[in-house]
Amino acid sequence: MHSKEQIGHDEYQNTADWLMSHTKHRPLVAIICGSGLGMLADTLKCQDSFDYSDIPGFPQSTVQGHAGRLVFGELKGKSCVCMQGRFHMYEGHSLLKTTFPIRVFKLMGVETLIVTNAAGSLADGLQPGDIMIIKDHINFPGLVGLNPLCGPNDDKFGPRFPAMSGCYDKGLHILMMEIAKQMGVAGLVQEGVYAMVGGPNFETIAEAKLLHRLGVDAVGMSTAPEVVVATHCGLRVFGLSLITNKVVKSYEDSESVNHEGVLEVGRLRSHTVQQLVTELISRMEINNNENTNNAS
Ligand SMILES: O=P(O)(O)O[C@H]1O[C@H](CO)[C@@H](O)[C@H]1O
Ligand SMILES: Nc1nc2[nH]cnc2c(=O)[nH]1
Repeated sequence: MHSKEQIGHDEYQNTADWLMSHTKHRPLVAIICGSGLGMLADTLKCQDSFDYSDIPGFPQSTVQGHAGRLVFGELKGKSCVCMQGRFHMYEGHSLLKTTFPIRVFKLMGVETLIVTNAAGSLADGLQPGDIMIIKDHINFPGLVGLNPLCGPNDDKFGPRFPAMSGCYDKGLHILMMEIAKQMGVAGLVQEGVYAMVGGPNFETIAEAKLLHRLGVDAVGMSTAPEVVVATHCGLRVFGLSLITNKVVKSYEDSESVNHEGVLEVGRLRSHTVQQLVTELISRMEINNNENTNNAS
């Protein structure tokens, strides 16, 4: 039986209060940077940044390519908060810990979550360097009960049985397609289904064949728990996978994937991902009422 850690509402609130008393930014948009995509945060203007180790209650990043820094700032005049480094189940964090920042963001007034990740492609049409708009996910750990929402429900965040059928916002999906066309990179951008597996090992060939037969387009070891928790507490979600490698699905194929290769493709494409995300934030409709959340 999976042991269940609980995190009280006060613990999320304490972290939100601490952050709001240490920055003047009041972000409406939060961005999670995937492996090798940390430089998304570098273009934020008027930055306030905090090492995770200095933020009360925050878990620590342990994975190469995840700096472990929370960066507040403005993108095209819109206040954002960016996680340079996410938490993964395979690091040994409970799922509730991996998703801790999402509820903190909610309490700070964030309305939209943008998740990015590095993922391996199973679809024949998705090549390394391509960018996949996540239209849906398969949460494999979730299907067997490894879900951050297991345990007593915190009704202040959301309902016991949240719907997940519309968890990726269609409007932002369409807007991103338009932006990709206008930026002349439509050929790089496709849509597909992301599957989360537990990791940390990459797939066996038999597992890759299984995922392919199930209709998975891209596979990774993150994102789904974040999206589940974000949807539970009413955040609008948009997700992008950067395809960093083809998942090996033939016994004849002598190639194999490694994390350095994943990070390298991240570095090569991070500028394009950053431009797409910046344009999305610039053009997305957000609540016109200024975020007046204050630490009190
Ligand atoms: O999902 P992100 O954090 O982008 O990272 C992906 O890349 C790592 C493997 O190279 C795994 O952590 C996988 O989940
Ligand atoms: N599980 C998994 N995660 C990844 N992250 C980046 N590439 C991959 C991959 O091929 N498989």
